[in-house]
Amino acid sequence: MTIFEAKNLKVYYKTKRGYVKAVDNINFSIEKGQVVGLVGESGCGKSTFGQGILKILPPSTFYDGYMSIEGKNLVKMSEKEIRVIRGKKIGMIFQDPMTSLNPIMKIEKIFYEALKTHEPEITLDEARERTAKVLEKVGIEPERMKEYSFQFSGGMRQRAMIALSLVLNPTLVIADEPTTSLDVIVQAQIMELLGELRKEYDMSMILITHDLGVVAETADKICVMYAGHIVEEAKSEDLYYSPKHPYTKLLLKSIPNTNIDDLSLKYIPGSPPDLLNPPKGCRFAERCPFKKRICELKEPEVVEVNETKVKCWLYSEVKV
Ligand SMILES: Nc1ncnc2c1ncn2[C@@H]1O[C@H](COP(=O)(O)OP(=O)(O)OP(=O)(O)O)[C@@H](O)[C@H]1O
Repeated sequence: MTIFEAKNLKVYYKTKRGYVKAVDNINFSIEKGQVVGLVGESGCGKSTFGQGILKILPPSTFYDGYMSIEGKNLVKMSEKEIRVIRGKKIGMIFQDPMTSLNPIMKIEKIFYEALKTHEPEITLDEARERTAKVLEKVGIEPERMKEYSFQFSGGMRQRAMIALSLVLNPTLVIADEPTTSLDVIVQAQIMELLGELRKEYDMSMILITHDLGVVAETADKICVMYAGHIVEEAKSEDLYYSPKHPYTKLLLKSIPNTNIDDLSLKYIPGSPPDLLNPPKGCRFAERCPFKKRICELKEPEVVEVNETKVKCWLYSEVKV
Protein backbone atom coordinates (compact mmCIF):
# COMPACT_ATOMS: atom_id res chain seq x y z
CA MET A 1 0.00 0.00 0.00
CA THR A 2 1.39 3.39 -1.00
CA ILE A 3 1.66 5.69 2.02
CA PHE A 4 3.16 8.76 0.41
CA GLU A 5 3.68 9.76 -3.17
CA ALA A 6 4.87 12.75 -5.12
CA LYS A 7 4.13 13.36 -8.78
CA ASN A 8 5.85 16.07 -10.81
CA LEU A 9 6.55 17.79 -7.50
CA LYS A 10 8.23 21.17 -7.57
CA VAL A 11 9.48 23.02 -4.49
CA TYR A 12 11.12 26.33 -5.37
CA TYR A 13 12.57 29.01 -3.08
CA LYS A 14 11.61 32.52 -4.03
CA THR A 15 14.63 34.83 -3.92
CA LYS A 16 15.43 38.33 -5.21
CA ARG A 17 17.38 36.77 -8.07
CA GLY A 18 14.57 34.39 -9.08
CA TYR A 19 13.39 30.89 -8.14
CA VAL A 20 15.87 28.35 -6.75
CA LYS A 21 14.60 25.10 -8.27
CA ALA A 22 15.64 22.89 -5.36
CA VAL A 23 13.11 20.13 -6.07
CA ASP A 24 12.20 20.11 -9.71
CA ASN A 25 9.59 17.74 -11.08
CA ILE A 26 10.23 14.68 -9.01
CA ASN A 27 8.26 11.45 -8.80
CA PHE A 28 8.56 9.43 -5.64
CA SER A 29 6.61 6.84 -3.68
CA ILE A 30 6.95 4.91 -0.46
CA GLU A 31 5.00 1.86 0.63
CA LYS A 32 3.82 0.87 4.09
CA GLY A 33 6.72 -0.40 6.22
CA GLN A 34 9.29 0.55 3.61
CA VAL A 35 12.52 2.48 4.22
CA VAL A 36 13.62 4.64 1.32
CA GLY A 37 17.06 6.25 1.34
CA LEU A 38 17.37 9.65 -0.32
CA VAL A 39 21.01 10.33 -1.09
CA GLY A 40 23.09 12.91 -2.90
CA GLU A 41 25.70 15.60 -2.40
CA SER A 42 25.11 18.67 -0.29
CA GLY A 43 22.78 21.15 -1.98
CA CYS A 44 21.01 18.66 -4.27
CA GLY A 45 17.61 19.29 -2.63
CA LYS A 46 17.26 16.42 -0.15
CA SER A 47 16.29 18.54 2.86
CA THR A 48 14.05 20.74 0.72
CA PHE A 49 12.14 17.62 -0.28
CA GLY A 50 11.97 16.33 3.32
CA GLN A 51 10.89 19.64 4.80
CA GLY A 52 8.70 20.40 1.78
CA ILE A 53 6.62 17.32 2.58
CA LEU A 54 5.80 18.87 5.95
CA LYS A 55 5.65 22.37 4.46
CA ILE A 56 7.98 23.78 7.10
CA LEU A 57 9.90 25.88 4.57
CA PRO A 58 9.72 29.71 4.34
CA PRO A 59 6.14 30.91 3.61
CA SER A 60 7.19 32.29 0.21
CA THR A 61 8.17 28.78 -1.00
CA PHE A 62 6.44 27.78 -4.23
CA TYR A 63 4.90 24.29 -4.45
CA ASP A 64 3.50 22.74 -7.59
CA GLY A 65 2.51 19.26 -8.76
CA TYR A 66 1.15 16.67 -6.36
CA MET A 67 2.14 15.01 -3.12
CA SER A 68 -0.10 13.05 -0.83
CA ILE A 69 -0.14 11.17 2.44
CA GLU A 70 -2.67 8.35 2.52
CA GLY A 71 -4.33 9.90 -0.51
CA LYS A 72 -4.66 13.45 0.90
CA ASN A 73 -3.11 16.11 -1.32
CA LEU A 74 -0.56 18.08 0.74
CA VAL A 75 0.22 20.62 -1.99
CA LYS A 76 -3.26 22.08 -1.78
CA MET A 77 -3.54 21.96 2.02
CA SER A 78 -3.76 25.13 4.09
CA GLU A 79 -1.40 25.74 7.02
CA LYS A 80 -4.25 24.87 9.39
CA GLU A 81 -4.88 21.54 7.68
CA ILE A 82 -1.22 20.62 7.48
CA ARG A 83 -0.81 21.20 11.22
CA VAL A 84 -3.05 18.19 11.81
CA ILE A 85 -0.72 16.08 9.66
CA ARG A 86 2.58 17.28 11.17
CA GLY A 87 3.70 15.01 13.97
CA LYS A 88 0.53 12.93 13.86
CA LYS A 89 0.74 11.45 10.36
CA ILE A 90 4.28 12.47 9.48
CA GLY A 91 7.05 12.67 12.07
CA MET A 92 10.42 14.30 11.54
CA ILE A 93 13.87 13.51 12.93
CA PHE A 94 16.44 16.25 12.33
CA GLN A 95 20.22 16.20 12.32
CA ASP A 96 20.33 18.51 15.30
CA PRO A 97 18.12 17.22 18.13
CA MET A 98 17.93 20.71 19.59
CA THR A 99 15.62 21.62 16.69
CA SER A 100 12.91 19.55 18.39
CA LEU A 101 14.10 19.36 21.98
CA ASN A 102 13.65 22.74 23.58
CA PRO A 103 16.57 23.00 26.06
CA ILE A 104 14.58 24.98 28.62
CA MET A 105 11.81 22.39 28.91
CA LYS A 106 12.04 19.10 30.75
CA ILE A 107 11.76 16.09 28.43
CA GLU A 108 8.37 15.13 29.88
CA LYS A 109 7.02 18.61 29.17
CA ILE A 110 8.21 18.49 25.56
CA PHE A 111 6.39 15.18 25.03
CA TYR A 112 3.29 16.45 26.85
CA GLU A 113 3.14 19.54 24.60
CA ALA A 114 3.55 17.43 21.46
CA LEU A 115 0.79 15.04 22.53
CA LYS A 116 -1.51 17.88 23.56
CA THR A 117 -1.31 19.50 20.12
CA HIS A 118 -3.10 16.52 18.64
CA GLU A 119 -4.93 15.18 21.69
CA PRO A 120 -6.02 18.29 23.64
CA GLU A 121 -7.80 16.21 26.30
CA ILE A 122 -4.72 14.27 27.36
CA THR A 123 -3.70 14.58 31.03
CA LEU A 124 -0.13 14.98 32.24
CA ASP A 125 -0.24 11.51 33.79
CA GLU A 126 -1.42 9.88 30.57
CA ALA A 127 1.26 11.75 28.66
CA ARG A 128 3.90 10.55 31.15
CA GLU A 129 2.78 6.97 30.67
CA ARG A 130 3.00 7.23 26.88
CA THR A 131 6.37 9.00 27.14
CA ALA A 132 7.77 6.31 29.45
CA LYS A 133 6.78 3.58 26.98
CA VAL A 134 8.33 5.25 23.99
CA LEU A 135 11.51 6.25 25.86
CA GLU A 136 11.96 2.64 26.90
CA LYS A 137 11.64 1.57 23.27
CA VAL A 138 14.56 3.79 22.30
CA GLY A 139 16.70 2.65 25.25
CA ILE A 140 16.25 5.59 27.65
CA GLU A 141 15.26 4.95 31.26
CA PRO A 142 11.82 6.52 31.75
CA GLU A 143 12.93 8.37 34.93
CA ARG A 144 15.12 10.54 32.76
CA MET A 145 12.05 12.33 31.41
CA LYS A 146 12.44 14.56 34.48
CA GLU A 147 15.69 15.90 33.02
CA TYR A 148 16.49 18.53 30.39
CA SER A 149 17.90 17.53 27.02
CA PHE A 150 21.22 19.31 27.72
CA GLN A 151 21.82 16.75 30.47
CA PHE A 152 21.83 14.01 27.80
CA SER A 153 24.74 12.84 25.63
CA GLY A 154 24.54 13.44 21.86
CA GLY A 155 23.41 9.87 21.16
CA MET A 156 20.79 10.02 23.93
CA ARG A 157 19.43 13.29 22.60
CA GLN A 158 19.08 11.73 19.19
CA ARG A 159 17.27 8.77 20.79
CA ALA A 160 14.95 11.17 22.64
CA MET A 161 14.14 12.95 19.38
CA ILE A 162 13.39 9.63 17.70
CA ALA A 163 11.07 8.83 20.62
CA LEU A 164 9.39 12.21 20.20
CA SER A 165 8.80 11.54 16.51
CA LEU A 166 7.24 8.16 17.41
CA VAL A 167 5.06 9.14 20.34
CA LEU A 168 2.13 10.04 18.08
CA ASN A 169 2.59 6.85 16.09
CA PRO A 170 2.97 8.50 12.68
CA THR A 171 2.50 6.66 9.40
CA LEU A 172 5.65 8.14 7.90
CA VAL A 173 8.87 9.34 9.53
CA ILE A 174 11.31 11.57 7.71
CA ALA A 175 14.82 11.31 9.15
CA ASP A 176 17.13 14.04 7.82
CA GLU A 177 20.79 13.14 8.40
CA PRO A 178 19.89 11.54 11.74
CA THR A 179 23.42 10.39 12.51
CA THR A 180 25.68 12.98 10.88
CA SER A 181 26.68 14.73 14.10
CA LEU A 182 27.42 11.49 15.98
CA ASP A 183 30.56 9.39 16.23
CA VAL A 184 30.76 6.19 14.21
CA ILE A 185 29.82 3.79 17.03
CA VAL A 186 26.78 5.80 18.13
CA GLN A 187 25.89 6.28 14.45
CA ALA A 188 25.70 2.50 14.02
CA GLN A 189 23.61 2.12 17.20
CA ILE A 190 21.12 4.74 16.04
CA MET A 191 20.81 3.15 12.60
CA GLU A 192 20.22 -0.22 14.25
CA LEU A 193 17.58 1.32 16.49
CA LEU A 194 15.80 2.91 13.52
CA GLY A 195 15.81 -0.47 11.76
CA GLU A 196 14.28 -2.20 14.82
CA LEU A 197 11.65 0.51 15.37
CA ARG A 198 10.61 0.45 11.76
CA LYS A 199 9.84 -3.28 12.09
CA GLU A 200 8.10 -2.91 15.42
CA TYR A 201 5.91 0.02 14.39
CA ASP A 202 5.59 -1.09 10.75
CA MET A 203 6.26 2.50 9.81
CA SER A 204 7.53 3.92 6.57
CA MET A 205 10.68 5.99 6.71
CA ILE A 206 12.46 8.37 4.35
CA LEU A 207 16.11 8.38 5.34
CA ILE A 208 17.93 11.43 4.03
CA THR A 209 21.73 11.31 3.94
CA HIS A 210 24.71 12.43 1.90
CA ASP A 211 26.42 9.17 2.86
CA LEU A 212 25.47 6.13 0.78
CA GLY A 213 27.24 3.93 3.32
CA VAL A 214 24.74 4.91 6.03
CA VAL A 215 21.67 3.63 4.18
CA ALA A 216 23.31 0.46 2.88
CA GLU A 217 21.77 -1.92 5.37
CA THR A 218 18.63 -0.08 6.42
CA ALA A 219 16.99 1.04 3.18
CA ASP A 220 14.88 -1.18 0.93
CA LYS A 221 15.02 1.28 -1.92
CA ILE A 222 17.37 4.17 -2.68
CA CYS A 223 16.67 7.35 -4.62
CA VAL A 224 19.70 9.30 -5.77
CA MET A 225 19.16 13.03 -6.09
CA TYR A 226 21.21 15.40 -8.18
CA ALA A 227 20.54 19.12 -8.63
CA GLY A 228 16.82 18.91 -7.82
CA HIS A 229 16.15 15.73 -9.81
CA ILE A 230 15.92 12.07 -8.82
CA VAL A 231 18.42 10.56 -11.26
CA GLU A 232 18.22 6.93 -10.15
CA GLU A 233 15.80 4.82 -8.15
CA ALA A 234 16.56 1.20 -7.38
CA LYS A 235 16.38 -1.56 -4.79
CA SER A 236 19.32 -1.09 -2.42
CA GLU A 237 21.25 -4.15 -3.58
CA ASP A 238 20.73 -3.26 -7.26
CA LEU A 239 22.02 0.24 -6.61
CA TYR A 240 25.14 -1.06 -4.88
CA TYR A 241 25.96 -3.93 -7.18
CA SER A 242 24.65 -2.64 -10.45
CA PRO A 243 24.46 1.17 -10.42
CA LYS A 244 23.26 2.68 -13.68
CA HIS A 245 23.61 6.46 -13.57
CA PRO A 246 27.17 7.80 -13.96
CA TYR A 247 26.55 10.02 -10.92
CA THR A 248 25.57 7.03 -8.77
CA LYS A 249 28.69 5.18 -9.94
CA LEU A 250 30.90 8.09 -8.90
CA LEU A 251 29.04 8.50 -5.63
CA LEU A 252 29.67 4.85 -4.80
CA LYS A 253 33.35 5.24 -5.63
CA SER A 254 33.58 8.19 -3.27
CA ILE A 255 32.45 6.21 -0.18
CA PRO A 256 35.46 6.28 2.14
CA ASN A 257 36.88 2.86 2.93
CA THR A 258 39.43 1.67 5.44
CA ASN A 259 41.96 0.39 2.93
CA ILE A 260 44.90 2.76 3.37
CA ASP A 261 46.49 1.53 0.14
CA ASP A 262 43.47 2.70 -1.80
CA LEU A 263 44.25 6.27 -2.71
CA SER A 264 41.79 6.43 -5.59
CA LEU A 265 39.40 9.28 -6.18
CA LYS A 266 37.36 10.17 -3.11
CA TYR A 267 35.34 13.03 -4.51
CA ILE A 268 33.56 13.90 -7.72
CA PRO A 269 35.38 16.64 -9.65
CA GLY A 270 33.45 19.82 -10.42
CA SER A 271 30.41 21.17 -8.63
CA PRO A 272 26.64 20.95 -9.09
CA PRO A 273 24.95 23.58 -11.29
CA ASP A 274 23.33 26.76 -10.03
CA LEU A 275 19.70 25.90 -9.25
CA LEU A 276 18.59 29.46 -10.01
CA ASN A 277 19.39 28.79 -13.61
CA PRO A 278 19.92 25.07 -14.18
CA PRO A 279 21.20 23.82 -17.54
CA LYS A 280 18.52 22.81 -20.03
CA GLY A 281 19.97 19.36 -20.75
CA CYS A 282 21.02 16.75 -18.20
CA ARG A 283 22.02 18.56 -15.01
CA PHE A 284 24.97 16.22 -14.49
CA ALA A 285 26.33 16.57 -18.04
CA GLU A 286 29.06 19.06 -17.17
CA ARG A 287 30.67 16.62 -14.73
CA CYS A 288 29.84 13.39 -16.54
CA PRO A 289 32.70 11.29 -17.96
CA PHE A 290 30.28 9.69 -20.48
CA LYS A 291 28.74 12.89 -21.82
CA LYS A 292 27.32 12.83 -25.36
CA ARG A 293 26.12 15.75 -27.48
CA ILE A 294 22.44 15.24 -26.66
CA CYS A 295 23.17 15.39 -22.90
CA GLU A 296 23.77 19.13 -22.96
CA LEU A 297 20.91 19.83 -25.34
CA LYS A 298 17.94 17.94 -23.94
CA GLU A 299 16.80 16.75 -20.55
CA PRO A 300 16.70 12.94 -20.42
CA GLU A 301 13.45 11.11 -19.63
CA VAL A 302 13.34 8.55 -16.84
CA VAL A 303 13.67 5.04 -18.30
CA GLU A 304 13.41 1.65 -16.65
CA VAL A 305 16.34 -0.74 -16.94
CA ASN A 306 16.01 -4.08 -15.10
CA GLU A 307 13.64 -2.59 -12.50
CA THR A 308 15.91 0.43 -11.95
CA LYS A 309 14.60 3.85 -12.96
CA VAL A 310 17.31 6.03 -14.40
CA LYS A 311 17.29 9.53 -15.84
CA CYS A 312 20.16 9.33 -18.31
CA TRP A 313 20.59 9.42 -22.10
CA LEU A 314 22.96 6.41 -22.00
CA TYR A 315 19.94 4.17 -21.44
CA SER A 316 17.58 5.81 -23.87
CA GLU A 317 16.15 3.93 -26.83
CA VAL A 318 16.49 7.09 -28.88
CA LYS A 319 19.67 6.83 -30.89
CA VAL A 320 21.59 10.08 -31.13
N1 LIG B 1 15.83 29.33 2.21
C1 LIG B 1 16.44 29.17 1.05
N2 LIG B 1 16.40 30.13 0.10
C2 LIG B 1 16.98 29.97 -1.10
N3 LIG B 1 17.67 28.85 -1.46
C3 LIG B 1 17.75 27.86 -0.56
C4 LIG B 1 17.15 27.95 0.73
N4 LIG B 1 17.40 26.81 1.41
C5 LIG B 1 18.14 26.03 0.56
N5 LIG B 1 18.35 26.65 -0.62
C6 LIG B 1 19.05 26.13 -1.80
O1 LIG B 1 18.33 25.02 -2.28
C7 LIG B 1 19.20 24.01 -2.77
C8 LIG B 1 18.92 22.69 -2.11
O2 LIG B 1 19.26 22.78 -0.73
P1 LIG B 1 18.98 21.60 0.31
O3 LIG B 1 19.36 22.08 1.67
O4 LIG B 1 17.63 21.07 0.11
O5 LIG B 1 20.04 20.50 -0.17
P2 LIG B 1 20.55 19.22 0.61
O6 LIG B 1 20.77 18.20 -0.44
O7 LIG B 1 19.64 18.87 1.71
O8 LIG B 1 21.95 19.70 1.16
P3 LIG B 1 22.54 19.56 2.65
O9 LIG B 1 22.89 18.11 2.79
O10 LIG B 1 23.73 20.45 2.61
O11 LIG B 1 21.46 20.02 3.58
C9 LIG B 1 20.62 24.55 -2.55
O12 LIG B 1 21.04 25.13 -3.75
C10 LIG B 1 20.44 25.59 -1.48
O13 LIG B 1 21.41 26.59 -1.59
